[in-house]
Amino acid sequence: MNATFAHPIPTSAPARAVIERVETALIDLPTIRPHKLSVATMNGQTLMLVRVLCSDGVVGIGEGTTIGGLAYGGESPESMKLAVDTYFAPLMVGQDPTAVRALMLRIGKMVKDNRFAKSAVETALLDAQGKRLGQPVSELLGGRLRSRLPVAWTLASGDTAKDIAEAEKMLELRRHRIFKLKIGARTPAADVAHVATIKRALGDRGAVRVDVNMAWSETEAAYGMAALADAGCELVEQPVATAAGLARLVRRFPVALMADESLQGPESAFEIAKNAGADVFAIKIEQSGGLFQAQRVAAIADAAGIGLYGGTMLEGAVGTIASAQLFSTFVNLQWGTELFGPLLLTEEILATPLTYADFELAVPAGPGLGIALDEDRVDFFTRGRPRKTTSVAV
Ligand SMILES: O=C(O)C[C@H]1C=CC(=O)O1
Ligand SMILES: [Mn+2]
Repeated sequence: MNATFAHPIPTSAPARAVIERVETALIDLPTIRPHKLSVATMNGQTLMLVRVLCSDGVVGIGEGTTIGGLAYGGESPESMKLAVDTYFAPLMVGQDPTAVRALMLRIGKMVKDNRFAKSAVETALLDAQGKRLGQPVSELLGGRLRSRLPVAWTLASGDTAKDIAEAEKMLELRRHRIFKLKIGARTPAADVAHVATIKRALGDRGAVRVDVNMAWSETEAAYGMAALADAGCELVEQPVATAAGLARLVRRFPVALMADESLQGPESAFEIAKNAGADVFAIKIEQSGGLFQAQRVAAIADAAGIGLYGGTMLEGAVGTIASAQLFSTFVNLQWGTELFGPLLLTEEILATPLTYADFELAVPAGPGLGIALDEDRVDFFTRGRPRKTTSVAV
């Protein structure tokens, strides 16, 4: 009897995809108003975009972004671009883009720090792999548990009346009802008065939280947290610089304490959790060193009974949606997210804008990140690119 095969055995295996090229660009975009933090005032944002071009025709995109140049941390958009061009790209070209974890491990062996640049590159690899498999990035990370995420808005105009008007507008638009106030640039007493005035104006219609961005001494924080609790503020983010300081402040006042800058990946998360040093973690893909590392930070928080908040580095649409894809898979997201970065920018760089409605962001459902860049607009805002102008005949 002749053996028959239902599936013919291919004579040659399909060619293995390899990474052909890694491209980077800096995109400079204005903000809708000055965004005042204790560490910097932002009038614009620079997105470092990474494109990973693969031999199977798939292109993945990722983003590295920070706040105020070098004011927030050790990486700037320019340093991320240099790191990717000079050090990451040679480690990636010729490698298998489908083995995302293995490739990130390879990069990790040769690049010690550079968590933000790693996040950008990992995002691009996951976007590419999702596109290749026809799956959203959330599915590569275990599968989404929610398709919409609550989104807070940051009030940071530096002016109490303007902040109240802005909050009222957001409530009316049904875009945000959780407000994070940036404080720490003025005296603690002036800041507390600012927060109390805003909370009084909003009442139960809006939740009020603050981010001090490490500006207070422990003595100031002790005064500030007590007074903020009295004013109806529900959460204080990173009032002091050190994790030890946070641990000495936590649970002394009837207001939740959130770690942000102190969280720099799983090891720091473990240290804080071990000391019961925060009530909430602001999880950020860039601060964590990528989506996989942020997943591990979230697991540590869950195991330690620490609440989760989906944080932002004020990324544009690419970094925001990479974060959203990850946060959609979290079992716990008790404090919602602040994924409003694209709304702080005057310019749309996506072919189809994101959907913010009913106080939530819709997590795109298409393959990869589920978004497409408007390449002409990205090109227009790319640093160093000659601007194409259209002249109109009159
Ligand atoms: O949390 C930070 O420190 C960074 C950031 C997030 C929202 C915002 O306005 O600034
Ligand atoms: Mn913060």
